[in-house]
Amino acid sequence: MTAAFTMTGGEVTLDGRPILRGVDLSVEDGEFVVVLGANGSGKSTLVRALLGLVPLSGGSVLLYGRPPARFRDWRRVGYVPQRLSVGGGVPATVREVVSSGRIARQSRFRRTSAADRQAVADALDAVGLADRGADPVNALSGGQQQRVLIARALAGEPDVFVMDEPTAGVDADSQRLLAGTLAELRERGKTVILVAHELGPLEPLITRAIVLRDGRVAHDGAPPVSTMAGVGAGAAPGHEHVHPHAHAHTGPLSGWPDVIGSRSSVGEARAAGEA
Ligand SMILES: Nc1ncnc2c1ncn2[C@@H]1O[C@H](COP(=O)(O)OP(=O)(O)OP(=O)(O)O)[C@@H](O)[C@H]1O
Repeated sequence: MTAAFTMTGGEVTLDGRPILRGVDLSVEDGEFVVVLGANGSGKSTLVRALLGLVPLSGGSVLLYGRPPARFRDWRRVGYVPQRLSVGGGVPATVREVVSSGRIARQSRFRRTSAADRQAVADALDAVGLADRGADPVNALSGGQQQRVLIARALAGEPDVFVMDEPTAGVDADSQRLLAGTLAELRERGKTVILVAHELGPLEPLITRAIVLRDGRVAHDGAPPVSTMAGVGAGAAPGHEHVHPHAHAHTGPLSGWPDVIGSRSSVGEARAAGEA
């Protein structure tokens, strides 16, 4: 089986500063991965690099076995960026932005079909914006705009979702709605990589956590201990390991120092049947 993403020795340098350093990771189809870490640790840069949106200064990245520049099947990928950037003064409506998620599925010769319209309607429904389709996106709040971006990705019906802080600024009800939608996607075998600070209702869905620290992978494996109770040990991947350069985590998530700071905690907890 081809991995959805493989990064080998990934290095990103921006303005002469190393932002990602020696990142090795592979994400298989069907995984639900959260990328954690303090502000500025490189989370957005990592997911953008996985999509070829940020060039590597070293190492390589493969998207379904191909370098992003040679990848053609973009309909398989849905990306939710951190922020909505609508070009200067273009009065795009919510429905137009969400419909743009279908573009990779449309050929030059095929007009918008009933299936396109249905996918857009379902996506708007899934994020609780069914009644806002005709509104200009820039009339929406930040959290609502975030939900528009999520709907745009959903509308494309991709195989893999890459979401950069999809819950940032999104209220509790909408987070629960999103969690329900993502749970369905997980059931259907979709792959999800999401950047988050607060997991909230998404926590039980996570099968693997990657923690960045200063652009390096400090932890890759089991999600936080509290999560493991939620998903059961069977859902946790068996390949967790703590990198030698890992230190006590000082990021925003509670419950992590034990997992990050020592090799023993996750493994022992699992061995002792606590997970
Ligand atoms: N275009 C850019 N040019 C120069 N430096 C950049 C650029 N984009 C990001 N950086 C720097 O790279 C580092 C990592 O940024 P990144 O956005 O990947 O972090 P993050 O972990 O996603 O942070 P946050 O939690 O605040 O979203 C930061 O120090 C940032 O200043």
